[in-house]
Amino acid sequence: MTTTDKFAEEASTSPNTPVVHLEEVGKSYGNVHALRGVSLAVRQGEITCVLGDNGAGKSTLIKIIAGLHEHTDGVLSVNGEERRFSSPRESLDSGIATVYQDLALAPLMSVWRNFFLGNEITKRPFGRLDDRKMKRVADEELTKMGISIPNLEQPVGMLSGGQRQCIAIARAIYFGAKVLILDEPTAALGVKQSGVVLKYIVKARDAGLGVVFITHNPHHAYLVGNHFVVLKLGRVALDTHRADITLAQLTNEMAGGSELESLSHELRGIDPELVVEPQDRPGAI
Ligand SMILES: Nc1ncnc2c1ncn2[C@@H]1O[C@H](COP(=O)(O)OP(=O)(O)OP(=O)(O)O)[C@@H](O)[C@H]1O
Repeated sequence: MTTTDKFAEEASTSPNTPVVHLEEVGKSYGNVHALRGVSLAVRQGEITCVLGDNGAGKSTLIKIIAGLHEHTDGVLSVNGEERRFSSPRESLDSGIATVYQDLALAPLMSVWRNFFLGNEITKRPFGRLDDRKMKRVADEELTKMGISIPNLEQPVGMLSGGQRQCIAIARAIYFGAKVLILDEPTAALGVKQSGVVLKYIVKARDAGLGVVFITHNPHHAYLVGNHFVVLKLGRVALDTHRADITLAQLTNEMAGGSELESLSHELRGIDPELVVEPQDRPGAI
Protein backbone atom coordinates (compact mmCIF):
# COMPACT_ATOMS: atom_id res chain seq x y z
CA MET A 1 0.00 0.00 0.00
CA THR A 2 1.45 3.42 -0.91
CA THR A 3 1.58 6.28 1.58
CA THR A 4 -1.17 8.04 -0.33
CA ASP A 5 -3.40 4.92 -0.20
CA LYS A 6 -2.75 4.65 3.53
CA PHE A 7 -3.80 8.23 4.18
CA ALA A 8 -6.80 7.92 1.87
CA GLU A 9 -7.86 4.84 3.86
CA GLU A 10 -7.40 6.69 7.16
CA ALA A 11 -9.50 9.54 5.82
CA SER A 12 -12.27 7.17 4.83
CA THR A 13 -12.22 5.24 8.10
CA SER A 14 -12.15 8.27 10.38
CA PRO A 15 -13.79 11.09 8.44
CA ASN A 16 -14.57 13.10 11.56
CA THR A 17 -11.14 13.26 13.13
CA PRO A 18 -9.37 16.45 12.11
CA VAL A 19 -5.75 15.90 11.14
CA VAL A 20 -4.91 19.46 12.18
CA HIS A 21 -7.03 21.06 14.87
CA LEU A 22 -6.72 24.57 16.31
CA GLU A 23 -8.67 25.36 19.45
CA GLU A 24 -8.95 28.98 20.55
CA VAL A 25 -5.53 29.73 19.09
CA GLY A 26 -4.13 33.22 19.51
CA LYS A 27 -0.95 34.97 18.46
CA SER A 28 0.28 38.32 19.68
CA TYR A 29 3.25 40.20 18.33
CA GLY A 30 3.88 42.47 21.31
CA ASN A 31 0.71 44.56 21.54
CA VAL A 32 -0.60 43.44 18.17
CA HIS A 33 -3.15 40.61 18.41
CA ALA A 34 -2.81 39.03 14.99
CA LEU A 35 -5.07 36.08 15.90
CA ARG A 36 -7.61 35.69 18.70
CA GLY A 37 -9.58 32.58 19.67
CA VAL A 38 -9.23 30.91 16.30
CA SER A 39 -10.65 27.38 16.08
CA LEU A 40 -10.22 25.42 12.88
CA ALA A 41 -10.50 21.75 11.90
CA VAL A 42 -8.64 20.47 8.84
CA ARG A 43 -9.77 17.04 7.69
CA GLN A 44 -8.18 14.67 5.20
CA GLY A 45 -9.98 14.43 1.88
CA GLU A 46 -11.33 17.99 2.30
CA ILE A 47 -10.31 21.38 0.96
CA THR A 48 -10.55 23.97 3.72
CA CYS A 49 -10.47 27.46 2.23
CA VAL A 50 -9.25 30.21 4.54
CA LEU A 51 -10.36 33.58 3.24
CA GLY A 52 -9.72 37.05 4.54
CA ASP A 53 -8.72 40.55 3.65
CA ASN A 54 -5.28 42.07 4.09
CA GLY A 55 -4.25 41.90 7.71
CA ALA A 56 -6.96 39.35 8.61
CA GLY A 57 -4.37 36.95 10.03
CA LYS A 58 -4.06 34.38 7.22
CA SER A 59 -0.23 34.45 7.09
CA THR A 60 0.00 34.26 10.86
CA LEU A 61 -2.27 31.22 10.86
CA ILE A 62 -0.14 29.46 8.23
CA LYS A 63 3.07 30.33 10.04
CA ILE A 64 1.81 28.68 13.24
CA ILE A 65 0.80 25.46 11.46
CA ALA A 66 4.00 25.49 9.36
CA GLY A 67 6.29 25.89 12.39
CA LEU A 68 7.56 29.39 11.61
CA HIS A 69 5.88 31.06 14.59
CA GLU A 70 4.66 29.67 17.90
CA HIS A 71 1.13 30.49 19.01
CA THR A 72 0.77 32.44 22.24
CA ASP A 73 -2.65 31.02 23.27
CA GLY A 74 -4.79 27.96 22.69
CA VAL A 75 -4.00 24.48 21.46
CA LEU A 76 -2.72 23.15 18.15
CA SER A 77 -3.08 19.39 17.68
CA VAL A 78 -1.99 17.11 14.86
CA ASN A 79 -3.68 13.70 14.72
CA GLY A 80 -5.16 14.35 18.14
CA GLU A 81 -1.81 15.11 19.78
CA GLU A 82 -1.00 18.58 21.11
CA ARG A 83 1.93 20.14 19.26
CA ARG A 84 3.96 23.33 19.45
CA PHE A 85 6.30 23.47 16.49
CA SER A 86 9.58 25.26 16.96
CA SER A 87 10.80 24.84 13.38
CA PRO A 88 9.39 24.24 9.88
CA ARG A 89 11.18 20.87 9.90
CA GLU A 90 9.02 19.70 12.84
CA SER A 91 5.85 20.64 10.97
CA LEU A 92 7.07 18.89 7.81
CA ASP A 93 8.02 15.78 9.79
CA SER A 94 4.42 15.69 11.09
CA GLY A 95 3.21 15.42 7.50
CA ILE A 96 2.39 19.09 6.91
CA ALA A 97 3.75 20.51 3.64
CA THR A 98 3.48 24.25 3.08
CA VAL A 99 3.76 25.83 -0.35
CA TYR A 100 4.34 29.58 -0.16
CA GLN A 101 3.36 31.97 -2.88
CA ASP A 102 6.98 32.91 -3.55
CA LEU A 103 7.69 29.19 -3.40
CA ALA A 104 10.24 27.05 -1.73
CA LEU A 105 11.75 26.22 -5.11
CA ALA A 106 15.27 27.20 -6.19
CA PRO A 107 14.83 29.16 -9.44
CA LEU A 108 18.25 28.38 -10.91
CA MET A 109 18.02 24.63 -10.31
CA SER A 110 16.47 22.19 -12.76
CA VAL A 111 12.92 20.88 -12.40
CA TRP A 112 14.03 17.41 -11.27
CA ARG A 113 16.52 18.80 -8.71
CA ASN A 114 13.77 20.97 -7.30
CA PHE A 115 11.42 18.02 -7.10
CA PHE A 116 13.91 16.28 -4.77
CA LEU A 117 15.22 19.39 -2.99
CA GLY A 118 15.88 18.39 0.62
CA ASN A 119 14.96 14.73 -0.08
CA GLU A 120 17.72 13.76 -2.55
CA ILE A 121 18.20 10.11 -3.49
CA THR A 122 21.79 8.97 -2.90
CA LYS A 123 23.78 5.95 -4.06
CA ARG A 124 25.43 3.53 -1.71
CA PRO A 125 28.08 3.15 -0.46
CA PHE A 126 29.47 6.71 -0.81
CA GLY A 127 26.26 8.68 -0.68
CA ARG A 128 26.70 10.32 -4.08
CA LEU A 129 23.54 11.80 -5.60
CA ASP A 130 21.67 9.40 -7.85
CA ASP A 131 20.87 11.91 -10.60
CA ARG A 132 19.59 9.33 -13.03
CA LYS A 133 17.06 7.88 -10.60
CA MET A 134 15.90 11.32 -9.45
CA LYS A 135 15.32 12.41 -13.07
CA ARG A 136 13.38 9.24 -13.81
CA VAL A 137 11.18 9.44 -10.71
CA ALA A 138 10.49 13.17 -11.18
CA ASP A 139 9.49 12.48 -14.77
CA GLU A 140 7.21 9.58 -13.76
CA GLU A 141 5.56 11.46 -10.92
CA LEU A 142 4.89 14.65 -12.89
CA THR A 143 3.54 12.61 -15.79
CA LYS A 144 1.34 10.61 -13.41
CA MET A 145 -0.24 13.88 -12.24
CA GLY A 146 -0.66 15.04 -15.82
CA ILE A 147 1.86 17.88 -15.43
CA SER A 148 3.50 18.39 -18.77
CA ILE A 149 7.00 19.87 -18.61
CA PRO A 150 8.88 18.97 -21.78
CA ASN A 151 12.39 19.50 -20.41
CA LEU A 152 13.10 18.57 -16.79
CA GLU A 153 16.63 20.02 -17.11
CA GLN A 154 15.11 23.48 -17.46
CA PRO A 155 15.68 25.83 -14.51
CA VAL A 156 12.47 26.19 -12.51
CA GLY A 157 12.76 29.99 -12.75
CA MET A 158 11.96 29.73 -16.48
CA LEU A 159 8.59 28.07 -15.85
CA SER A 160 5.30 29.87 -15.40
CA GLY A 161 4.01 30.59 -11.88
CA GLY A 162 1.26 28.00 -12.39
CA GLN A 163 3.74 25.28 -13.42
CA ARG A 164 5.88 26.04 -10.39
CA GLN A 165 2.89 25.71 -8.07
CA CYS A 166 1.97 22.38 -9.70
CA ILE A 167 5.50 21.01 -9.20
CA ALA A 168 5.41 22.02 -5.54
CA ILE A 169 2.00 20.31 -5.09
CA ALA A 170 3.16 17.12 -6.89
CA ARG A 171 6.27 17.03 -4.71
CA ALA A 172 4.25 17.33 -1.48
CA ILE A 173 1.96 14.47 -2.57
CA TYR A 174 4.89 12.25 -3.61
CA PHE A 175 6.70 12.74 -0.31
CA GLY A 176 3.63 11.62 1.61
CA ALA A 177 2.24 14.87 3.07
CA LYS A 178 -1.00 14.43 5.02
CA VAL A 179 -1.78 18.11 4.96
CA LEU A 180 -0.99 20.56 2.19
CA ILE A 181 -1.10 24.28 2.96
CA LEU A 182 -1.21 26.56 -0.06
CA ASP A 183 -0.54 30.24 0.52
CA GLU A 184 -2.51 32.21 -2.09
CA PRO A 185 -1.43 29.87 -4.92
CA THR A 186 -3.59 31.62 -7.53
CA ALA A 187 -3.04 35.24 -6.45
CA ALA A 188 -0.47 36.11 -9.10
CA LEU A 189 -1.96 33.99 -11.89
CA GLY A 190 -4.26 34.61 -14.84
CA VAL A 191 -7.53 32.73 -15.34
CA LYS A 192 -6.09 29.78 -17.32
CA GLN A 193 -3.10 29.21 -15.04
CA SER A 194 -5.36 29.51 -11.98
CA GLY A 195 -7.58 26.81 -13.46
CA VAL A 196 -4.61 24.46 -13.84
CA VAL A 197 -3.51 25.03 -10.23
CA LEU A 198 -7.10 24.55 -8.95
CA LYS A 199 -7.18 21.21 -10.79
CA TYR A 200 -4.09 20.03 -8.87
CA ILE A 201 -5.55 21.25 -5.60
CA VAL A 202 -8.49 18.92 -6.26
CA LYS A 203 -6.07 16.09 -7.15
CA ALA A 204 -4.30 16.56 -3.82
CA ARG A 205 -7.66 16.36 -2.02
CA ASP A 206 -8.64 13.27 -4.01
CA ALA A 207 -5.31 11.65 -3.06
CA GLY A 208 -6.57 11.87 0.54
CA LEU A 209 -4.71 14.96 1.75
CA GLY A 210 -6.27 17.64 3.90
CA VAL A 211 -5.78 20.83 1.90
CA VAL A 212 -5.73 24.33 3.39
CA PHE A 213 -6.22 26.79 0.56
CA ILE A 214 -5.51 30.39 1.58
CA THR A 215 -7.04 32.90 -0.78
CA HIS A 216 -8.56 36.35 -1.18
CA ASN A 217 -10.70 35.06 -4.02
CA PRO A 218 -14.13 33.60 -3.11
CA HIS A 219 -14.67 32.46 -6.72
CA HIS A 220 -11.54 30.31 -6.66
CA ALA A 221 -12.42 29.06 -3.18
CA TYR A 222 -15.97 28.11 -4.17
CA LEU A 223 -14.83 26.24 -7.29
CA VAL A 224 -12.94 23.67 -5.20
CA GLY A 225 -13.70 24.12 -1.49
CA ASN A 226 -15.60 21.82 0.87
CA HIS A 227 -15.17 23.99 3.95
CA PHE A 228 -14.90 27.79 4.21
CA VAL A 229 -13.42 29.84 7.02
CA VAL A 230 -13.40 33.62 6.81
CA LEU A 231 -11.00 35.52 9.06
CA LYS A 232 -11.59 39.15 9.98
CA LEU A 233 -9.19 41.16 12.10
CA GLY A 234 -7.70 37.97 13.52
CA ARG A 235 -10.99 36.29 14.44
CA VAL A 236 -13.11 33.66 12.72
CA ALA A 237 -16.04 35.53 11.19
CA LEU A 238 -17.50 32.51 9.39
CA ASP A 239 -16.93 28.75 9.46
CA THR A 240 -19.22 26.78 7.22
CA HIS A 241 -19.49 23.92 4.75
CA ARG A 242 -20.32 24.04 1.10
CA ALA A 243 -23.89 22.77 1.52
CA ASP A 244 -24.64 25.72 3.80
CA ILE A 245 -23.42 28.64 1.70
CA THR A 246 -23.77 29.94 -1.85
CA LEU A 247 -21.05 31.67 -3.85
CA ALA A 248 -22.99 34.94 -3.59
CA GLN A 249 -23.15 34.66 0.22
CA LEU A 250 -19.44 33.82 0.45
CA THR A 251 -18.52 36.74 -1.81
CA ASN A 252 -20.74 39.05 0.21
CA GLU A 253 -19.12 37.84 3.44
CA MET A 254 -15.67 38.54 2.01
CA ALA A 255 -16.70 41.94 0.75
CA GLY A 256 -17.95 42.81 4.24
CA GLY A 257 -21.68 42.56 3.54
CA SER A 258 -22.80 43.60 7.02
CA GLU A 259 -20.21 46.41 7.20
CA LEU A 260 -21.46 47.68 3.83
CA GLU A 261 -25.00 47.54 5.15
CA SER A 262 -24.24 49.82 8.11
CA LEU A 263 -22.04 52.09 5.96
CA SER A 264 -24.94 52.38 3.55
CA HIS A 265 -27.17 53.38 6.47
CA GLU A 266 -24.76 56.09 7.60
CA LEU A 267 -24.27 57.42 4.09
CA ARG A 268 -28.01 57.66 3.52
CA GLY A 269 -28.07 60.35 6.17
CA ILE A 270 -25.29 62.32 4.42
CA ASP A 271 -25.91 61.95 0.71
CA PRO A 272 -28.50 59.59 -0.85
CA GLU A 273 -26.36 59.38 -4.04
CA LEU A 274 -23.59 57.58 -2.11
CA VAL A 275 -25.77 54.72 -0.89
CA VAL A 276 -24.53 51.23 -1.79
CA GLU A 277 -27.53 49.49 -3.34
CA PRO A 278 -27.78 45.72 -2.91
CA GLN A 279 -27.42 45.11 -6.66
CA ASP A 280 -24.09 47.03 -6.71
CA ARG A 281 -22.51 44.86 -4.06
CA PRO A 282 -19.97 42.23 -5.00
CA GLY A 283 -21.63 38.82 -5.20
CA ALA A 284 -25.09 40.25 -5.92
CA ILE A 285 -26.85 38.34 -8.69
N1 LIG B 1 5.95 40.01 12.68
C1 LIG B 1 4.94 40.83 12.99
N2 LIG B 1 5.09 41.80 13.91
C2 LIG B 1 4.07 42.61 14.26
N3 LIG B 1 2.84 42.54 13.71
C3 LIG B 1 2.63 41.61 12.77
C4 LIG B 1 3.67 40.71 12.35
N4 LIG B 1 3.15 39.88 11.39
C5 LIG B 1 1.86 40.25 11.23
N5 LIG B 1 1.55 41.28 12.05
C6 LIG B 1 0.23 41.95 12.16
O1 LIG B 1 -0.73 40.94 12.41
C7 LIG B 1 -1.93 41.18 11.66
C8 LIG B 1 -2.26 40.00 10.77
O2 LIG B 1 -1.28 39.94 9.74
P1 LIG B 1 -1.16 38.75 8.67
O3 LIG B 1 0.06 39.01 7.86
O4 LIG B 1 -1.27 37.45 9.38
O5 LIG B 1 -2.48 38.98 7.81
P2 LIG B 1 -2.85 38.42 6.35
O6 LIG B 1 -4.30 38.05 6.43
O7 LIG B 1 -1.92 37.36 5.95
O8 LIG B 1 -2.69 39.68 5.43
P3 LIG B 1 -2.15 39.77 3.91
O9 LIG B 1 -3.23 39.19 3.03
O10 LIG B 1 -1.99 41.24 3.72
O11 LIG B 1 -0.86 39.02 3.84
C9 LIG B 1 -1.70 42.49 10.93
O12 LIG B 1 -2.24 43.53 11.71
C10 LIG B 1 -0.20 42.61 10.86
O13 LIG B 1 0.21 43.94 10.79
